[in-house]
Amino acid sequence: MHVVVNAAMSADGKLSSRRREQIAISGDADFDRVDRLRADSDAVVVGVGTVLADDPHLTVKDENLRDERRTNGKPANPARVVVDSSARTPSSAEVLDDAATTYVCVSDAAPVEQRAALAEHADLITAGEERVDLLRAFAALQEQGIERVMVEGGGELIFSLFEAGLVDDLSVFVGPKVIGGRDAPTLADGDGFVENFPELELGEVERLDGGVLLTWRVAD
Ligand SMILES: NC(=O)C1=CN([C@@H]2O[C@H](COP(=O)(O)OP(=O)(O)OC[C@H]3O[C@@H](n4cnc5c(N)ncnc54)[C@H](O)[C@@H]3O)[C@@H](O)[C@H]2O)C=CC1
Ligand SMILES: Nc1nc(O)c(N)c(N[C@@H]2O[C@H](COP(=O)(O)O)[C@@H](O)[C@H]2O)n1
Repeated sequence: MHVVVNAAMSADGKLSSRRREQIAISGDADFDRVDRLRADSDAVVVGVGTVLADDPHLTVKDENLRDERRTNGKPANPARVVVDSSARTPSSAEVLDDAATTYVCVSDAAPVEQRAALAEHADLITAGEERVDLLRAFAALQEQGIERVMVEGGGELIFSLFEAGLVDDLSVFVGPKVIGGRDAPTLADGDGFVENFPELELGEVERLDGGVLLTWRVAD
């Protein structure tokens, strides 16, 4: 399995504002790049915090890219995956529509009724006691034939994926905005590292949309 984390952050490292509302940090060129990355993936992964904040659809927007996938014998859209320990994803969430297969990864602690409601719209993967065990959940996804994984956020999930050693590549668009705020989400939130910091090797540096796209590889 190959896991790439992709996100857009402000010049001061924020994914959104303290209100946790979706903010367009990327411009058109970066959104096109993200669409291509989605089209090249078997699954697009987000945390439930992102579903509750943004209600994303996580589909491929460009019809030509969807056609290209079909021509290659793939479904029009990659699978969607929500990491959601307590099964809080609302039944009305955009990711639960029929545009793509959706997996919701829950823990043993998720209430039975909420799991049952979600199971009507999504394939459930149960891994972990209180919190989703990401190693087990990603292994279960791989058993479903998912090899190329794109993670779109948010900061809590991205930190946990680094902590679990699951990230291979990181691409970050740094946009020409300052958002600020000590409580605004950053690229990697969670508890943070105090030692054994994941080390990155710089790949590409590209000017884009008045900002810069940075591509990193996680060192072994
Ligand atoms: N600018 C960008 O590229 C993006 C920005 N965002 C922003 O990020 C914010 C949402 O991010 P967060 O609040 O950090 O939520 P998140 O999307 O990272 O989800 C975190 C939640 O996932 C669940 N979870 C289950 N197992 C977990 C595990 N092992 N590790 C971590 N989480 C686990 C927990 O309920 C946790 O609260 C929103 O403001 C959204 O707009 C989100 C995606 C991309
Ligand atoms: N790449 C990127 N740039 C930004 O400026 C963003 N705000 C985000 N947010 C992510 O995109 C998702 C929206 O997906 P849909 O358009 O609904 O398919 C959102 O949930 C974030 O994951 N990304």
